[in-house]
Amino acid sequence: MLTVSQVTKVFPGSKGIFDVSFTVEKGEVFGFLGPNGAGKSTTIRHIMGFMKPAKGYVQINGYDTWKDQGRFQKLVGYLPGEIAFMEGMTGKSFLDFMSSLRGGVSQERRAELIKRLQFDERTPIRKMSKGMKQKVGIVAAFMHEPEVIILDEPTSGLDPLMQKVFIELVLEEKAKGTTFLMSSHSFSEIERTCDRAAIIKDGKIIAVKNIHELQAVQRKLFEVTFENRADRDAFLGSGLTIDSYQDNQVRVSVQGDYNRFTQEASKYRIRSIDLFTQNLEDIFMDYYDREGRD
Ligand SMILES: Nc1ncnc2c1ncn2[C@@H]1O[C@H](COP(=O)(O)OP(=O)(O)OP(=O)(O)O)[C@@H](O)[C@H]1O
Repeated sequence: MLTVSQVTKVFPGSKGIFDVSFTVEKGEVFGFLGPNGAGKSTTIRHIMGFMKPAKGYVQINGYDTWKDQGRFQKLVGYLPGEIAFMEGMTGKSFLDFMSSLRGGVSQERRAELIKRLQFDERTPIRKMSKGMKQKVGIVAAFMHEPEVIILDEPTSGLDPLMQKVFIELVLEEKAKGTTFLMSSHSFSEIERTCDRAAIIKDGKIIAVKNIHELQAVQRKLFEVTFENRADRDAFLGSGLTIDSYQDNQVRVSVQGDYNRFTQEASKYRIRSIDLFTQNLEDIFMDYYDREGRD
């Protein structure tokens, strides 16, 4: 459905994207992860045909997105990282404008999306908060029921309740066979929706992974507080990977094998357990290390 092949764009200062290649199958939700400045938006602009690649190409449903501009737009819904709204528009006039570009959309679908995302489309866009503008952009990307939806950091600015509504929308569309590509800084957002994810750093794809494989390498840090020092000492000798300890508290690093941790922990009297999840940056670094070793 979507093929990105060796796309390269070099900006001054040796920044840019280099030989970016991946494919997204029909009905797949594909995550595009990377830190600030990694090249996510640049790749997405090439996918949308807004930038001419110095090398390589992008195809959506067989159309070359640079050469066949205009011919694939109806197939695609797009949420840019930052939406440029025209002066003086309300949410309604923007969505009317976007509907006309799409050749008309179902008014019921549009109204349903606005209701679920909970905003007043009559509000002038210049008076809207970042989150409200983001909601208008999401409606514009979804309302014409496109086959492919491309979203550049879709949940930035959305509160947790609206993030949940957004994830539900994605999963519903996925069930209907819609193909998604979405960029994010947030591993947790990607893991709730995506089948596979590419990780980009310094303009290069460093890994394309099944999301379950990423979850398996994601380390969890369990902070266990024991009732007494003797239990703590016995637990320290259990052979688990101890990150640190202090007083009656031990931090254990667990990667994948939760059974072993729970079996060991169940032998002692525990006052409390807190959980810290390894952040995305650390997972990236793990990948670097692993790829280096392989
Ligand atoms: N038009 C441009 N001219 C020059 N440099 C650019 C241009 N667009 C992007 N860059 C540079 O290319 C690199 C990749 O930028 P890009 O916006 O694609 O990153 P990103 O992964 O989307 O980051 P963020 O998460 O911060 O949005 C950055 O170093 C950026 O400064």
